[in-house]
Amino acid sequence: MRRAHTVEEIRSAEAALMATLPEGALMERASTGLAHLVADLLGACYGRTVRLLVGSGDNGGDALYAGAVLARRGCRVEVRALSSTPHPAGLAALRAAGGRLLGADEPGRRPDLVLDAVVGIGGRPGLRDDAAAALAEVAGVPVVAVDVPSGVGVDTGELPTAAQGTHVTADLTVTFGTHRVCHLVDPAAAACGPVHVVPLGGPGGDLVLAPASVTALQAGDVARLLPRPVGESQKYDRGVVGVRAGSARYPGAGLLCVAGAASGLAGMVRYVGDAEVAATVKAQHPEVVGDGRVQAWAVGSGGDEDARRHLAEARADEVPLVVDADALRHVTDFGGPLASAAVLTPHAGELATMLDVERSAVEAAPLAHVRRAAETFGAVVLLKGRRTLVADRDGDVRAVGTGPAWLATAGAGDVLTGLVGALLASGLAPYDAASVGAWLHGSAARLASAGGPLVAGDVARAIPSAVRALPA
Ligand SMILES: NC(=O)C1=CN([C@@H]2O[C@H](COP(=O)(O)OP(=O)(O)OC[C@H]3O[C@@H](n4cnc5c(N)ncnc54)[C@H](OP(=O)(O)O)[C@@H]3O)[C@@H](O)[C@H]2O)[C@@H](O)CC1
Ligand SMILES: [K+]
Repeated sequence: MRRAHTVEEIRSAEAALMATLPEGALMERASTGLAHLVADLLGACYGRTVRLLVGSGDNGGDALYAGAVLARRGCRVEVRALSSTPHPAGLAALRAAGGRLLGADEPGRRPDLVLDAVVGIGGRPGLRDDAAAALAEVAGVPVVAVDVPSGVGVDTGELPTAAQGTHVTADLTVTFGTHRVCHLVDPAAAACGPVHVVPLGGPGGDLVLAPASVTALQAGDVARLLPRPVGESQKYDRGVVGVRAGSARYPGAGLLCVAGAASGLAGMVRYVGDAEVAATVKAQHPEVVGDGRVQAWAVGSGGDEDARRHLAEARADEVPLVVDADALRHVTDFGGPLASAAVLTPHAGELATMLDVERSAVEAAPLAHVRRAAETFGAVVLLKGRRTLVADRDGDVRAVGTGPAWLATAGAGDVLTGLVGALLASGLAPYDAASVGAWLHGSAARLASAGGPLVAGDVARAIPSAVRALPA
């Protein structure tokens, strides 16, 4: 599991570890790890120029000490200081190693790499004008963000507003000890590039962190959570998933929801809905049967005007539900909770309607909105996006970024709904079913895409391969 902690949690864990170590030991570990990664990126240090953008805090200190290591290895290291008092000990170390501070009007040499150390976890959103200008000077040069891209909301995963200013967009982010929320949550995560964590633990102790409320499943977690049949399993033990989706107007959505449900992760699939859709389901999926007892329902994809009735009928069975598309408009129609266990799967526009806010507000602050929705509707909410977020009712959130950009294709969400329904039927709790489903859906899409375009049916067909590719 990848874990992301808040600034407060990180500061408290760092303070506890720092109390057991000699002064400066943590910054030394952080900056040495940073310097080694930068040296690897540069390939060779001799003849290379690195520009440090350095603010007033310890984030700047990390870059100055790392700059000293790089200068000793032969790099030309130049500093654009954005404070009159950059970390004094770090600056002294850099100078002693041969690095130098640029004068205010001195352009410096065009660098091969920029280290963004304007602000780290002590930063407020947005860059001040001097920092924005220092960044503009080196436009086009690869940027390594120290800890976080300066200017992003570290705990919110949000970008600064226009009034707050701009932010750094990094090619790589090097952080320390644990992930920050902005590393896992869009839109800020998109500004981080790949994130590398330098361990802070070592002789003298480890960083002891609180349980994280924002996490990201890894392949090993999915393998551990996924229910697998054992020798004596019967099809009914493995769970029966029912699909109430599709309509005369949107037959394809019903078919794709069935395709996701019929990927083999539950023991049986039932379809209930429009007669013509049912006939096509029968032709395409001869293993799918009609109405009867189920352990979970997948409802709403392409349901059109039938969605409310489908949701009412599914709800009456008092089994876990996954609710999508047209049925999302009706989740509060019945008074009281929707089901003992429910997963709602909106995209940003649908979530905006459910919460009565603008779509742009959801896109700017997906973490805040998905948490609010989970609390408001008393359900697990899966907000689809480039990086899908799954929120539990208690505020825990799992981010899922396994899908390729090609996954933004019609019908992919219908497949996901069926897949989550199958996982609910197989016995997973809603938070696990939604996040494991989103992870497998993204992984299946990556396999199906192999770098090229794909359609939703390809994703459903690749789900078994995604399961086979999990570690044993
Ligand atoms: N502690 C440890 O053990 C370890 C810490 N480590 C490192 O320390 C970093 C945290 O350092 P930090 O606490 O000094 O805060 P940091 O982010 O450098 O700057 C805060 C200062 O910047 C300013 N400022 C704020 N917003 C601004 C803005 N938008 N634009 C411009 N300026 C702005 C503000 O000052 P002000 O302008 O208000 O006077 C504020 O005081 C952390 O990210 C990691 O890299 C690692 O070495 C591992 C061990
Ligand atoms: K930074």
